[in-house]
Amino acid sequence: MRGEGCAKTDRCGCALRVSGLACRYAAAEVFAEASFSLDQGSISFLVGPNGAGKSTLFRCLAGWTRPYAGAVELFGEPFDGSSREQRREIAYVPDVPSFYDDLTTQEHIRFVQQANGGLSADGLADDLMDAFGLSAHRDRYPSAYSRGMRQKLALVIALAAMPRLLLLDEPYGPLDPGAAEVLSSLLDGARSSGAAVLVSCHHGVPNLKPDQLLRLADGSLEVVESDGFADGLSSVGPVSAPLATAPGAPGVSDGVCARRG
Ligand SMILES: Nc1ncnc2c1ncn2[C@@H]1O[C@H](COP(=O)(O)OP(=O)(O)OP(=O)(O)O)[C@@H](O)[C@H]1O
Repeated sequence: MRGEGCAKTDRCGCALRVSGLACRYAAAEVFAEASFSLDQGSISFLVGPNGAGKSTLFRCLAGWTRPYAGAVELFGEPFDGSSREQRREIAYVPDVPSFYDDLTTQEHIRFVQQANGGLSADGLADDLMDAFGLSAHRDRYPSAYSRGMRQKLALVIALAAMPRLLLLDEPYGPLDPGAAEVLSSLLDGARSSGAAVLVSCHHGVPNLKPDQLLRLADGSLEVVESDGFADGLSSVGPVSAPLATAPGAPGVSDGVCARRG
């Protein structure tokens, strides 16, 4: 999609604009009146205690969960998750990515690339596999991977799609320190290439300074600009330990890469 909406937004530089978003499960409200925007070529961190609604917010932004109030604009056009063209702009990695039982890693990569119409730079997935040390495991099934390896594979698939909007729910949680450094470097590169990146995190993130901090707590979302905090998470105060939850996590083509139509 490189239509009128993109052109409009290319001028204002905004990838995602969220206005008055509210979400609830049955009668239980998770958050309300959430408003913020993600600029192209920027990284935003989303923080908040367990149960604050970070994963719920991600699902709303990815179009998986319908908010009961508010609006989401993607590159200047209303977005509710129903447009295949719009979903091609987004890659979403949920906090617990899931995979098909009967596809190897290499088959997953090929399948998602084909489902996305082959939209991926030649060799990029291979480079990403190398960067995360997964190349020797490409013929194995992700179900036989460790949690960290599954996370790496989900990131490879998402990044290989070169999305303009990258939504990563707790990507650092299961990664070892070396892989965390690799991820920070890749996200920095995505920012330099003009992508908008939203990352939730409970702990310090190595070598990556966000442009914006979003703090979700007690049902409301607060936006802290980059000069409101010193260096990454160092000044946002204590945050609680990660809790991996993804009720009904969908398959990889839904869960890792929102480009499936
Ligand atoms: N499928 C669901 N049905 C009902 N309530 C849900 C469901 N998923 C999440 N919730 C509730 O919504 C609230 C927000 O949950 P969510 O998973 O979005 O929080 P989170 O900030 O991502 O938490 P964590 O840091 O522990 O991952 C919690 O009170 C949770 O119990």
